[in-house]
Amino acid sequence: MTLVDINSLEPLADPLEQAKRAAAYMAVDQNVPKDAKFVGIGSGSTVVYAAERIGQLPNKDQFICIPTSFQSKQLIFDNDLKFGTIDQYLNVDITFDGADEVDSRLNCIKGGGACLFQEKLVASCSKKLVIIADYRKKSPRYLAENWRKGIPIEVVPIAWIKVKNDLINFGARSVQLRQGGTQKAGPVVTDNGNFIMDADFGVIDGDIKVLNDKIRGLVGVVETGLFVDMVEKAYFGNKDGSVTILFGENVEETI
Ligand SMILES: O=C(CO)[C@H](O)[C@H](O)COP(=O)(O)O
Repeated sequence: MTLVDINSLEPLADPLEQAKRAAAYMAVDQNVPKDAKFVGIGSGSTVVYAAERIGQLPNKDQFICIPTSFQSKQLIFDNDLKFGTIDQYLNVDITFDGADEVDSRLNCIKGGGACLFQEKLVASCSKKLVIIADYRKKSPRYLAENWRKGIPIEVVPIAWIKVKNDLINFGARSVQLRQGGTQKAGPVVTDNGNFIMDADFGVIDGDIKVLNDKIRGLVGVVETGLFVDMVEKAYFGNKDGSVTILFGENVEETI
């Protein structure tokens, strides 16, 4: 079975979906190692296309896919991929994941879909983390320039008020306990049984590592959605069908 050329695919009706698919397909085509044994599958709407493309790879039965959420476990099953978990396989060759914003140094904010803990766990066990996203996620420079909902933080439920106070003492302008919306009365509960707090620190133009370490050090915090120095490259699908690949600080190429 050979892989269908990206350029010969039927365009999608929605240009945003088209941009996500272009980024995801190109990232998969260019990055899955020929001898891959373990591939991490991130979460979110862009990763749907990555799982789809991975499911089309001629060598897909050669590697095991590791999920980062309930959603991505289903994507692995839906695309007829081999399944394993991070507590079975600790050495992941490569992980593909989405992001809410990526800065010019490849740091990112994740957790818009509340899956940040398992995403960071799998990323931390991966030789390479490749981000796939549409053009809205590419920051002009600093994190939180585009993503204005705050830094997602996973918190043990009983500690949420204590963590909220701590974050405000650290300078957060606002801290929200993420709500389930019309489909769920009360807060979002993560795949790990925790809450998500969204803390707005404004544009992150200071030392992102220091901020991340401070938040992570709080009793009650499980993990943050700040991914610092973890990403190898990022693919952004553009409105015109092209894809911009960010390789390092302000080093990029558009194909
Ligand atoms: O971090 C995430 C989930 O926790 C997602 O990867 C992030 O929110 C991007 O999602 P999408 O591809 O739908 O824009």
